[in-house]
Amino acid sequence: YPEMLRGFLPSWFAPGQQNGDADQVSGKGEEPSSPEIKLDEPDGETTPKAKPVKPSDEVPSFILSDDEAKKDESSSPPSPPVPSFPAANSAQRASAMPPPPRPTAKSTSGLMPPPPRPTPSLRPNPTTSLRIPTTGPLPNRGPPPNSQQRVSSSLSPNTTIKTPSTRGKVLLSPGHSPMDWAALTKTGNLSGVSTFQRVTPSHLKTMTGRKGKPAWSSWQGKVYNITPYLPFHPGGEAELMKAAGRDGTKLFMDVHPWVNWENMLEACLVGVLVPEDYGVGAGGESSLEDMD
Ligand code: HEM
Repeated sequence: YPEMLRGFLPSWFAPGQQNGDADQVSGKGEEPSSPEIKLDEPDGETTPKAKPVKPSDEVPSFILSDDEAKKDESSSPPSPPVPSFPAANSAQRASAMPPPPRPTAKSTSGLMPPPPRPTPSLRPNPTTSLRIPTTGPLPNRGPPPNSQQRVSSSLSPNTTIKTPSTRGKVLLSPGHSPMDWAALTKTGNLSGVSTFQRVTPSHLKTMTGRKGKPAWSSWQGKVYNITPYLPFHPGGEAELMKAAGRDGTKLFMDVHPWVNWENMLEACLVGVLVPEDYGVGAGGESSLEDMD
């Protein structure tokens, strides 16, 4: 302090003790108001950095806390009295010992409690993923006995039960699977006629599957007897009956153009579709053999 200020300071005030700690810790004397530097070297160097003797003696102060001790070591120049790393009272050195109770108490009191353990009810139920549920309706069982569907249902046991399939498939009665149909078609002629027929549109219209007549349907100029296939049709008899007595090409193609009609109903081929006036002079509708 300048001389003029010294008079204002109390008599017990020693200039070297006021900022002594700060200067000693930094060791660089960056504080411009350090009284020690100015008093000790009034005419000397302008840079007080060349006074490391006293600070270096007092740097290894072991009364500092852990963090302060580390900071102190890193900032001070290497000197023999610097304690070895880690400090004797540092947490790293103490890590070899059993953990002190203080951090444990802190962690339990300051942090959120751990999430509750998952209860058995929260576990994914294997029956809901891939397995067929052991309860509830199975595809072949229909609705449960006390279900509203069963109560309100007026279907008789012999009626085809429609499933809520988005594709409109129905449950086929036993013995009417696609495999059963394939086996049946190999047994022989399912057309219901002994010879190939020339079928006029008016004749086709009468073959509706009602009033004791078989159901015929035409596909790309050929006429098929679809009656034997009705219980085998995955889309249901009612759907297939829409094509009875008429050309079923459009209906068929709208639903499943990938299905091979010709292959599946080959054994049901009745004949070919002919114009209405075909063979009028020869006596109208007749079998192909009659035309020869
Ligand atoms: C007469 C020749 C027909 C044959 C051979 C036939 C055959 C089939 C076959 C094999 C399936 C199962 C398809 C699959 O699993 O992918 C099926 C399903 C179905 N068929 Fe037909 N069908 C015929 C005519 C029709 C007609 C005329 C209709 C409609 C008027 C129709 C409506 C359906 C429906 C709604 C399904 C269930 C949905 C679907 O499988 O895409 N079928 N049919």
